[in-house]
Amino acid sequence: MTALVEFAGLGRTFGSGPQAVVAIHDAMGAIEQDDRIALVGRSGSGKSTLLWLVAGLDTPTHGTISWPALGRPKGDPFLVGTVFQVPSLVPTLTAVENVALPLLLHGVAERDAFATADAALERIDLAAVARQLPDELSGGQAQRVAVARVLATRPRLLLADEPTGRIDRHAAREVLDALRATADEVGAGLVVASHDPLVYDTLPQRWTISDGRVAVTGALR
Ligand SMILES: Nc1ncnc2c1ncn2[C@@H]1O[C@H](COP(=O)(O)OP(=O)(O)OP(=O)(O)O)[C@@H](O)[C@H]1O
Repeated sequence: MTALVEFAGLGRTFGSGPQAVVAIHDAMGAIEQDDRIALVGRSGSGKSTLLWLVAGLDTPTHGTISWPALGRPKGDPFLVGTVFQVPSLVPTLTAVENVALPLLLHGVAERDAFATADAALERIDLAAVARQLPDELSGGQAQRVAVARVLATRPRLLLADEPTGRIDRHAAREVLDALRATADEVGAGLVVASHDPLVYDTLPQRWTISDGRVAVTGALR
């Protein structure tokens, strides 16, 4: 299977001189389509930095990273889908408009974009709130709308950064189930960065990160 992402000797240092912070140190790894990885580490251990590098949104200061199956993913939501701790929905748009937005911005015809957005919301059990504004949604619902927005673009790789950080346990489980179902449905690799035990209890593989050093510690599939 062609890897989605491969990296070796990967490093990211912020700043220089005595103030330099080595956020990622000499990391090696690969992510494939059927990977379901919990990226586990304390606050400040380097999880977000690694995700940004893997997404192609940041440039390493050392080593190499490539996307053999993706070309150059930089910011392309059809290649790499992202879900963050805060769902970052446009407050003046309804749930379905938020989900349709990346499609519309990338030239999908309005009718098709809304049909796809409605189907994605339905798939994640959110059809009932499709016409509501973000303010009218619970935290868990808003986060699942962000997952539906990813589902609608059918990316090859799905990256989530602390997606359960601000919601209760029940909602967290629903969000994780939605992320996993989305990855399964579109055939995407999945990496969820978190220090929430629910995340690493739910996903079969584990990468541990400590002071910027990444180790594969969980079961391999
Ligand atoms: N833009 C930046 N400039 C300077 N230092 C940074 C920058 N981004 C991250 N860092 C530093 O790099 C290290 C790793 O940060 P990172 O955000 O990747 O950790 P994290 O594990 O995602 O933490 P959290 O769980 O709190 O989000 C930290 O020491 C952080 O202060």
